[in-house]
Amino acid sequence: RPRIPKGLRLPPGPPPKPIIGNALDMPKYLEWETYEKYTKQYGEIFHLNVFGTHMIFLNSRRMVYELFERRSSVYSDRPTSVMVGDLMGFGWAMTLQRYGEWWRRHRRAMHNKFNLDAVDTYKPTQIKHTRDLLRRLYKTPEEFMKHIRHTTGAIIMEITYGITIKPEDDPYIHTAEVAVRVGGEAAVPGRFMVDIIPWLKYIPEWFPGALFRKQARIWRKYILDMRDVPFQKANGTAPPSFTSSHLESLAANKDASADAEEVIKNTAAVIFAAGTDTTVNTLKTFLLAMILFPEVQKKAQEELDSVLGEVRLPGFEDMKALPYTEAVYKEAMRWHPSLPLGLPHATSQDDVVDGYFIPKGAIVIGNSWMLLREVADFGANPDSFDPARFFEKGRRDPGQTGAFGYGRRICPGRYMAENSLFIAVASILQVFNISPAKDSLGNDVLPDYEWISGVLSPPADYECTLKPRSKAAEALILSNHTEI
Ligand code: HEM
Repeated sequence: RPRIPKGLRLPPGPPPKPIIGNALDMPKYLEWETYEKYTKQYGEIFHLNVFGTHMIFLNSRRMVYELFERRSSVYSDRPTSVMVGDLMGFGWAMTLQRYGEWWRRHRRAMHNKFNLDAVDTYKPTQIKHTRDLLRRLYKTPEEFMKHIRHTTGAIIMEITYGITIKPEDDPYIHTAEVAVRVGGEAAVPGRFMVDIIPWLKYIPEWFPGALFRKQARIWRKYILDMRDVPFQKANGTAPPSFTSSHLESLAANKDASADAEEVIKNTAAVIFAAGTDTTVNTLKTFLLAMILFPEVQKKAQEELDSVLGEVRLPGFEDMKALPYTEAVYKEAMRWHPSLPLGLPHATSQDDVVDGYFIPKGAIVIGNSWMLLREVADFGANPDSFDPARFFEKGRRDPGQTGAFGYGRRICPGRYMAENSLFIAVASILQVFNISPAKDSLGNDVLPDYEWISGVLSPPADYECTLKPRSKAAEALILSNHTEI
């Protein structure tokens, strides 16, 4: 039970708060589950005071709707991060930008090329790389995660910069992956004192205890290179892309502001930063679910066979005829969302909700994991991976219930992301049987799976067996000859 320190109150305003705890009440592992326990105890909104920072948790669809959607002009800021933003140089990333005109310009650049209609342009690229994925999975199935990661990165780099990446040790990907990894690690709340005591950023690097300054300098290079190096390439001879198309419009616009190119450069780089791990993790969750719930796999394959026969691989035009297969990827997003607590929002002014005072600068978090397990919205047995739940009346779409976040900050890459998920899930299921790894005697070894804790929560690594479903499936995999 969280401790409730006596006498601790939020700053002035209408009094009481439901629960008040502090940093010691912040769980380190599977945070969303502990916050669910707090919710049972304290209700749909509660509050922790973490070294003077107010963290507000929203735990019902009513609450996230009321604050993130209806009062979105107040609840769309981001918490500031001295270490990741200022010192490490990740301030260029839209995900971290404060709510305001600068952020809005990035958001517009993104929306322009990633809205529901615009993402159709990317479908041929998604198809091409997904078919290449099938061949890679056929050749070295045990390296399935490496292949999924490569394909996801290849799609993004081609769409964004017109760049073809190498399957092994691509220098751009290496830089970008290091940048994203260290950014994620450094963003864990409480990891660096400088985020709690901001003036520490002024102490020099040689000062005893200022190791974080040196660390930030080393990491900063990766974070800036990730943004700058591929942009220079796309700016030159690479084929048409998000970047080249924006730059062309810019060249034709005589009234463009001096920093317009920077907006394009920043937005291009955030596509990899925000779009890769999220998609890879959802596919990792999907494959795990296929091992654990073989009856779901069978049902999807029956649907795929009835629509495609064994004569062709799926395309986007088949999506309508494949409702169960579509429901499989949606269920992967619901069963364990890639970001169980989304990304934190922050308030840009004081507010009062249900009589509770929420100060300006408070960090506000929606517990998406809980929302996606709500029986009224998704049906019974939330632990069970059951795509059929979406065919019952009154069921919601996970993408509009927290899996992609909330309000004005909702994931701007969601339409393209859903297309990537659909085509990967449909293509893999059509030609492969996914089963547990085998021991030396050939017996199935079910993965003893667990979820990684943190902002991003993929399943921990596991092994699986991928085998072509038939001779015809093998032929389909190999029918696609273009080497990428
Ligand atoms: C399955 C894949 C994906 C998932 C689950 C996902 C999820 C999310 C979530 C939860 C947020 C936080 C929203 C909020 O603050 O309320 C977000 C933000 C964002 N996502 Fe995605 N995302 C995915 C793929 C992508 C892709 C492919 C792109 C790029 C094409 C992308 C670009 C972004 C950006 C730029 C933001 C920051 C938005 C802002 O701060 O205004 N995401 N995403």
